[in-house]
Amino acid sequence: MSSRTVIRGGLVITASDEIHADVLIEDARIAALAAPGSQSWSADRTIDATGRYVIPGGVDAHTHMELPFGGTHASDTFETGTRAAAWGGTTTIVDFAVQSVGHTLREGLDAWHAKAEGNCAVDYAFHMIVSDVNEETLKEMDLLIEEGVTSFKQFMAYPGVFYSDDGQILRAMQRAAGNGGLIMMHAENGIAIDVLVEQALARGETDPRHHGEVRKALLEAEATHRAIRLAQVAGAPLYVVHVSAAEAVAELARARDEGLNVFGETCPQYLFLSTDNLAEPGFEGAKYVCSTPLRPREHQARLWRGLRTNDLQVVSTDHCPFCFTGQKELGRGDFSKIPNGLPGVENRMDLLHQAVVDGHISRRRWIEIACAAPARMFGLYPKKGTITPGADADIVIYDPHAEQVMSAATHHMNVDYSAYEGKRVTGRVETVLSRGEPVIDQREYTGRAGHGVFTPRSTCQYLN
Ligand SMILES: NC(=O)NCCC(=O)O
Ligand SMILES: [Zn+2]
Ligand SMILES: [Zn+2]
Repeated sequence: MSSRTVIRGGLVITASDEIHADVLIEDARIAALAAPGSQSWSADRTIDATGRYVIPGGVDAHTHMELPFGGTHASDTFETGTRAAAWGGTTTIVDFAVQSVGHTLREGLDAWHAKAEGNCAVDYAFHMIVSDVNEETLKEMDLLIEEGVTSFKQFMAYPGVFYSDDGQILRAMQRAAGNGGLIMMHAENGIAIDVLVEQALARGETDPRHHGEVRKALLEAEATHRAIRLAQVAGAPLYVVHVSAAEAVAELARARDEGLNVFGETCPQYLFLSTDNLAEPGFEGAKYVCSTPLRPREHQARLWRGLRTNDLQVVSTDHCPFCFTGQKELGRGDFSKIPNGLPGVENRMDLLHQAVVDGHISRRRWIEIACAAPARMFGLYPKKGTITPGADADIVIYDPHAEQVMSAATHHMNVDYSAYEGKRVTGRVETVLSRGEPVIDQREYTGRAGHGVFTPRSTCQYLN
């Protein structure tokens, strides 16, 4: 039986427009937009969005649910993490399936399908982490693209875990140049960083703040430059993940000025947090250990400028939560043993709305960097990331005037601290539809594990 929902009276904001409009949803899709009150559509359900924004559901293109990492597992499962995503107005996540060294891409992807299937509250897709580049792996990349897994992350960091050397990176990039895949790069010089880690520990520098000191901005910039030039040699597009250093943004800006298909993502933690957090007293700084690391506050202005000028295209979370108790604590007395990663999948849309309130970005740019650009970048547009007839009815009714205080006491992520504890923000998610079904209804969770489905992606839609 078909169902019809009408959203009346809201301000519909997409990456390109802001219009007062009523929205008609038929089953899982958006059917029409019309001037307010101009249509007497019959409906099973009417949502009054007067005084509210009507925005596309967020697309978080960088999450790590249940990731085995640093001797433990990220604490959000696909069930808890996608439920938290829904609470925060995100209706699609793209998570990273992992190829372990000595195993195939297929084995890694199958394992991630098994973790996610039947458990997600909102839709999900996968990137593939390629840890072991060889002839078989390169062939498998082609097959994964046919299955809708069209992007591949490589690491210039973490020697002995996910690390690829320049030759392996070049080979994967060459394959991507031929098959339409997008290489995503963790750009930090991990070999040099490991030397600095060893030297710091030998000097007795074991506190969390030293994590930020050894993972130098120059080593992010150097790796970013190297990745860009390797991609240029291969003739492949490149997406650099979790950019935090001003010097790395400068490398991306230069490459884009040269006309290269080079893209950059940053994350809320680099825009709102800094090395001040890493230096919090006692072992508190461990809560903020992630890689690339938080930088001194001065870097933030360059990141905001990059987001305004499109030298950075996407803000994703790199959501990779580890509880303070029992997980971050693994690194007491040795910062290099603190599991790397921060929680944030629930906070991204609100923090970026706060950036609108603070004057860093416009409302349309908010929707561009959080919804439309990630959807385009990863082949999900216009199914996801916008409000237009034919698109999935992934829609958030957002109250731009509500005040909230972020806290572990009220968040829904399965982690015992908030990286933004006590932060006051203006704006809050009120109702969330995922393919037409309410998953959050007037601040009540109405979703269910298994509603979210695997969403195959086409190749990058963002190329020059
Ligand atoms: N970013 C981080 O610290 N943890 C997740 C793994 C990665 O993205 O490198
Ligand atoms: Zn990374
Ligand atoms: Zn990550």
